[in-house]
Amino acid sequence: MPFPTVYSPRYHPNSEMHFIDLNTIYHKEEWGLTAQFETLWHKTLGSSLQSAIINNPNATQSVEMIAEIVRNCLSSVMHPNLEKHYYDTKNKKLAVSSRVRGNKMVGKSVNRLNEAIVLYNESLSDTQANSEERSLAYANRSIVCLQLHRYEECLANIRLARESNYPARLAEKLSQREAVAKKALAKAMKQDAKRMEEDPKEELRLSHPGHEHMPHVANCLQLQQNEQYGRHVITTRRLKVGDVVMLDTPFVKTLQEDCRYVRCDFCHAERPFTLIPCEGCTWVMYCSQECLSKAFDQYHRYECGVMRDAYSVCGRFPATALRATATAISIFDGDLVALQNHLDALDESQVNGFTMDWRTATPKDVYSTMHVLTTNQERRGLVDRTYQILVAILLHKAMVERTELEPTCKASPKMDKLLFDLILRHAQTIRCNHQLLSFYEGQPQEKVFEHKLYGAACYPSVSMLNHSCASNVRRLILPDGRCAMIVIRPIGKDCQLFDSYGLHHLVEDRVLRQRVIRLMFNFQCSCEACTHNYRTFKELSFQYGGDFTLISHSQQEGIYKTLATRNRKLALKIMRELQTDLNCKHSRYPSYDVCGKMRCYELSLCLVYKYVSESFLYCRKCTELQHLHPESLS
Ligand SMILES: C[S@@+](CC[C@H](N)C(=O)[O-])C[C@H]1O[C@@H](n2cnc3c(N)ncnc32)[C@H](O)[C@@H]1O
Repeated sequence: MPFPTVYSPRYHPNSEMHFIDLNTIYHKEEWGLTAQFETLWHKTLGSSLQSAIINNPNATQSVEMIAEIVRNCLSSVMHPNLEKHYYDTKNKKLAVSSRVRGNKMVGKSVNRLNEAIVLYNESLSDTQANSEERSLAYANRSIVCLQLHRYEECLANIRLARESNYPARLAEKLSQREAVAKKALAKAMKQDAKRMEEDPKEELRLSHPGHEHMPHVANCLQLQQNEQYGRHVITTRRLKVGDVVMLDTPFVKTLQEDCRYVRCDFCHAERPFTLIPCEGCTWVMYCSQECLSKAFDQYHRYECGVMRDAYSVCGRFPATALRATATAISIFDGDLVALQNHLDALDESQVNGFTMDWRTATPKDVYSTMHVLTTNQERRGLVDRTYQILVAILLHKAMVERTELEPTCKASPKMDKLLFDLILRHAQTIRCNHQLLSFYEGQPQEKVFEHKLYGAACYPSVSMLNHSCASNVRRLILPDGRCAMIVIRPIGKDCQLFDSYGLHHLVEDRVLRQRVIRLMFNFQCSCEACTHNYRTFKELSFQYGGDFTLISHSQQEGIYKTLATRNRKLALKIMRELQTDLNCKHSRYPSYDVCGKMRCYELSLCLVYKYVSESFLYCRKCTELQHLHPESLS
């Protein structure tokens, strides 16, 4: 029986633990910076650092000293990959080649229309504004939209093609297609209105009143601090399964590489049929001019031309760190001196997102809460710290050379250092405070449930929650990008809320969990599941005989089968029933019955509130649809 995984890190137990950077666990890099780092370490870096430490034991904590040694080793041994693909610029040849490959997917015998869309988007990202290549890619995308019965998007693409200087010699074809699409749209509108009535959307709200000064957090939550957990969140009242206690907005979010041609890089909405490219780089696409402008104003002007290499060379966390840095700089209108003054005046120990008044907070105040997230710097080993410094060196170099920050950084060593320090800081904070964004993918016929990753984000308030492998809250990323915290096991008064950092006793065994947690989040997990060595779900199901009276395999399968229909109304009903059941039976945790129901409950939550991908629908349609009027593609 397929159970949804929260997400399982790809982990290689045989690898040398202290040498695997998280990128090798979470992100397959195209050019393998971690592998290059390992080579560099064995060739020169490791021995150079060792001799520096012998001469000066404080060197392990000195960012400047490590950075200097890394820079020396880089120039003498390794040509950094980040320089290999210098400058991310539009390429007409690539634009034509992607479009031609797209055309090959549209033939009657091939019929891989979703792949054609992705290839046309790839082509668009390589085109210049008002070029023939751009107009042809839009026009070809309009043909596929028509074949998929997406008439509005077909018309949008026709408009975009015209706005991009569509060649006059082909104008007649476009007008004919427009007429067909308009007629079909009018007919389809009536049916759509009917369909919308059938699909009620549940709006998620806090289950308790929010704090007056912090409306996105239930007023029973408080931030506390102690030696064992650092900052952590407790509840001043008993919470029950189903309570929604936080609805947090991300400070920063990035889109996963393989979603670039399917989702808007700003709002993350799935809009493959109408994406438009950034005019400066080939890496990001947007669902509208509005998102494009907002992204540019809020961060992209300081990352355009850098993001591609940041992501594909360094991985998703460094790319998110780059964006966090760019966002901080944008908040200060590109004025690094003002940013430096703000940080100089900041008493970090006094910044508290739980006492700040979010109703009146300025973007600068919000940045302060991001700035003070834990870096775990002093807990990291030398190899890890050095790797983060290598990442910061590469990103800093690219940011200085490829963005408008160059004159300021070249003129002022102090501002240059500020930029480096910010990148390094965010590289560290993002790694231990990130949330992976996933949408829910379900294939009713195959009964496959999967949480597919589409990005990473960092949420200031959610980042105050600590981890347990038997967590009592679950985060749910909503379609608008907010993160909801929902109680999945009852929590007593004055007890701590524990999130799962993607590692749960029902999915991974203790050895694996503890190794990854130490590596990734720099602490030794001593949660109830680790202390009592709770079983994985697989182990529980082998011995469920004892609990047979509570719930049978077939009952659970029944819930699963019902949920597999992706019917929201039904999922809502099941969700409420499971909620009641879990609130009654929680003392039996971790029995097979309670754990099984908890997994079903989490799945029902996803179906009711979470992002459910449309892509499977149009993928299926591609194979089912008859071509209307196979047109010749340009
Ligand atoms: C997202 S932050 C949580 C808030 C953090 N305690 C703080 O003071 O900012 C993640 C970091 O908190 C610490 N942490 C999280 N869960 C923990 C636990 N169960 N025990 C000890 N430390 C934990 C680790 O340093 C981890 O990298």
